[in-house]
Amino acid sequence: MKNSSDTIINFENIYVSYDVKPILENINLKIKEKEHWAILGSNGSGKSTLIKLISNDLYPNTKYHFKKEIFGKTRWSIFDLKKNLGIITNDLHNYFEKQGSFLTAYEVILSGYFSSIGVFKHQDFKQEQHAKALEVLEFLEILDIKDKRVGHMSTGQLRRCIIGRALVHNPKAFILDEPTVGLDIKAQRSFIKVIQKLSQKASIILVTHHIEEIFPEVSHVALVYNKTIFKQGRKEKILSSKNLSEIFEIDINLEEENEKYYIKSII
Ligand SMILES: Nc1ncnc2c1ncn2[C@@H]1O[C@H](COP(=O)(O)OP(=O)(O)OP(=O)(O)O)[C@@H](O)[C@H]1O
Repeated sequence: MKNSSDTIINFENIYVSYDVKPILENINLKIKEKEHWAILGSNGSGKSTLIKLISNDLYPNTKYHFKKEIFGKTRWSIFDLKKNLGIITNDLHNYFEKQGSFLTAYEVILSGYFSSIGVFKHQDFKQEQHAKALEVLEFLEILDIKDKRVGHMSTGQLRRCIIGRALVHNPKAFILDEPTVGLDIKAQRSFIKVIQKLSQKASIILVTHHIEEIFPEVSHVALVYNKTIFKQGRKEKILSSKNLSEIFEIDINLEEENEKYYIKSII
């Protein structure tokens, strides 16, 4: 399905509530193709809710006049949306851990073609789909674990497989919700390197509360605070000690070196 828009996300004046409890208010967000974004916010600020809004798991409050376009379209079938937008959440990771522990890395990746948990006899995979699955394993540097079962994988290995499952469709963008949860420092570093590599193929929208995960290719940042997008724009403008102190409600001294940001001290 083609569209002429170069905009991935175009949200205007969106409000979201759980029952009557308002969670997001007046959300305005515009993300264009070829941009890479980090979405930062403290626990409970509404980041996951924002992702559910993007993935169509939640809908805007119709009491307000709003605009909600993804790749220039207001309506998507879930299957078509997933082909264009790889959405990687920890819910999916946990689901595979519980329901798909017997699957091999290769099968997890191949399952992306049918959006299923696992591969089944009735599913007919074409030769080029098998070839693509191998290409994806190689790209994500996990070809060596092709036959390893989910139950025996490390957290980082399974998470790469889940990215691979989305990558078979060559999506235009990836949304990664706190993708380094549960990884040790070395695994976190190597995982961010894979995301950096992925940013050559697709736009990345990285949701995190770890400032040091904002890799140099990230061009824009949105700060979620107080149920809304408190600030958004070019990374250099948004990432400041003042802004971060405000959203994390603690005095942060932010430093930048070689396009990498880190917290020098917290007062
Ligand atoms: N199913 C739900 N029903 C009611 N309230 C919810 C539900 N899910 C989330 N919330 C509330 O919505 C708010 C935003 O939650 P959300 O999970 O989007 O935050 P977050 O920024 O992703 O947090 P974290 O960094 O801890 O994952 C929180 O106050 C949370 O308690």
